Amino acid sequence: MEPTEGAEEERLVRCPVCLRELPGADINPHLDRCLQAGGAEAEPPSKRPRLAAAPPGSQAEGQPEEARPAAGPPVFSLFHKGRGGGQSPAAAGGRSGAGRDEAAVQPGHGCSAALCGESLAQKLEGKPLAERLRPDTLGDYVGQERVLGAQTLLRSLLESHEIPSLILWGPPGCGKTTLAHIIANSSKKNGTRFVTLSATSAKTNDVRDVISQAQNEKRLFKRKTILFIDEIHRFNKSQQDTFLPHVECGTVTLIGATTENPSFQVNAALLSRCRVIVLEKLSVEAMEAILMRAVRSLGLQVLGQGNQHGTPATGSSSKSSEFPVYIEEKALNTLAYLCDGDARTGLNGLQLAVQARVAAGRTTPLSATEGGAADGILVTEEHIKEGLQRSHILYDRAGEEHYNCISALHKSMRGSDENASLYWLARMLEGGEDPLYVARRLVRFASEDIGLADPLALTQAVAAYQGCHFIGMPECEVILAQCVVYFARAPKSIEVYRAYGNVKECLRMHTGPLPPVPLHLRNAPTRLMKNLGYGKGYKYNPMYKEPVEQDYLPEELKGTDFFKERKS
Ligand SMILES: Nc1ncnc2c1ncn2[C@@H]1O[C@H](COP(=O)(O)OP(=O)(O)OP(=O)(O)O)[C@@H](O)[C@H]1O
Repeated sequence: MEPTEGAEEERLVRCPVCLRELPGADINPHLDRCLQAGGAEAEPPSKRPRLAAAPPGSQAEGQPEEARPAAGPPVFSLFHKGRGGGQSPAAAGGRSGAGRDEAAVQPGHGCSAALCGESLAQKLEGKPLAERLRPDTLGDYVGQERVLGAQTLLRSLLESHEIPSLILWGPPGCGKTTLAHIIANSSKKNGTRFVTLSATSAKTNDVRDVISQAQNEKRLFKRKTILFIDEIHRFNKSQQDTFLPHVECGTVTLIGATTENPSFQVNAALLSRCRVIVLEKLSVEAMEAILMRAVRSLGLQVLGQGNQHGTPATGSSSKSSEFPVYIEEKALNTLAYLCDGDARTGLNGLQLAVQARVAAGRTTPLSATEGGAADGILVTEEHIKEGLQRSHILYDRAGEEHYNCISALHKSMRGSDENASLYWLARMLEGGEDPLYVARRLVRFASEDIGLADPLALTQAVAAYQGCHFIGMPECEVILAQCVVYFARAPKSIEVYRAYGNVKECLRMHTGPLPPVPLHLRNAPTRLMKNLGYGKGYKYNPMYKEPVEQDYLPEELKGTDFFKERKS
């Protein structure tokens, strides 16, 4: 018997995209919505927004109800714009590819802040500036010419929407997530889905869900899926293995971002199926261009060296701002230099400095504020430096400050000063230091300074390293803090470290051929070796009840005590 129309509508049907079961009557509209949502509608994860409080939802990991599988994995998509329903740059009359220095700025999500006529205070609140200014198109993507310049293979692949599986490797804030965001925007044009997983929070099941959706999309709608995995090095081997065959057979195109050397952190098999793109830290010039774009979007006016206060060098003032806000050109140059190629640090530093000056201008009569004048607010180089220091980001990860701080941490632990140890640790981590670098130094400290006074210290350090590797910043900071305090409080012994140094010294000072291994200590696996006297006279200690008299050092070093020797 034919089912009645009503019965057909009541029957539960499984959505091939999100795998939810719905009444037959609802499936078609649901499927449309599900496909439009591309599995989700959130934005790329905002990274370490240490300066401005991230607004609710900026760390968007949810999915719209429609597209969420029952388990609710932390999956989100770059396929759709932010929740504000902002226009794409193209729709808003966006820039040409060459227009990196144009005055009209389109923040990454929605219309240009300047064009929207927001006040400066509004522009500074909420989402961190770095997130608002995340470029949507290659035209706004600054620097990285070596891999993305005209004529490069990657550029032509991206322009022809031929996206290969990629691993984007580069230091923090150099534009890995941004490049993925741009690829997401461009792949939207040819109907490709773009799904993001964060390796810090996604589980193996989440990967499986994404793969199963991708298989359905491919089978039913011939639709491709690009899977972006941020911080891919945090996925363990079995998680990486989960998507390996699917990358291989083309169910998903993988884009992984990592700050760690992929040769060590990404499965060799997976790596061999991906193109590794090495992004460099942004040059000072590139940083200046990014900062200038931010200055324009905020409607600040730049004061050149020779300018009088009140004569803008570039930029257009924010129409609805209460006071014109000026920034010294020198301040921008200094910021571009100090942020060490990390655009997020630079943009957040600018945001904080301007925010602080505007707040001071609101509460204090302008003529009385330092750097303020009757006709506006001035942001100077000093304010920028203050801003960087206040947010603990004045820290040159590659330069002297990096070595100074790690040395201060090492010495504080050695001196058993737990407060100083914690302080130097926090200075580094808040400055953006790689937690694994600190963890590696702790492993070294465990043996060099604590040694056999507390052999558990080494276990603690290795566990801390692994813990940091598993969960990353910011959650891993407390792991390092625990380890650092343990080490500061631990008894210290350099006995082994010193003795080993003495042995190395002895080897270095030796002249002539090194003494042979005594025959009785040699292994004798063959008859010939036995005949040559190998192993002859060796006393196997477990066979003796009493202490065994036997020499283990070469003849000429007989009686040497490296533990008593002192290095000169
Ligand atoms: N090449 C670039 N051109 C323009 N803006 C950039 C560029 N790189 C980074 N930015 C800006 O810096 C912000 C942070 O960059 P992004 O999130 O891409 O860094 P990342 O390399 O993924 O860093 P991390 O490893 O810390 O996640 C972006 O939101 C964007 O505003």
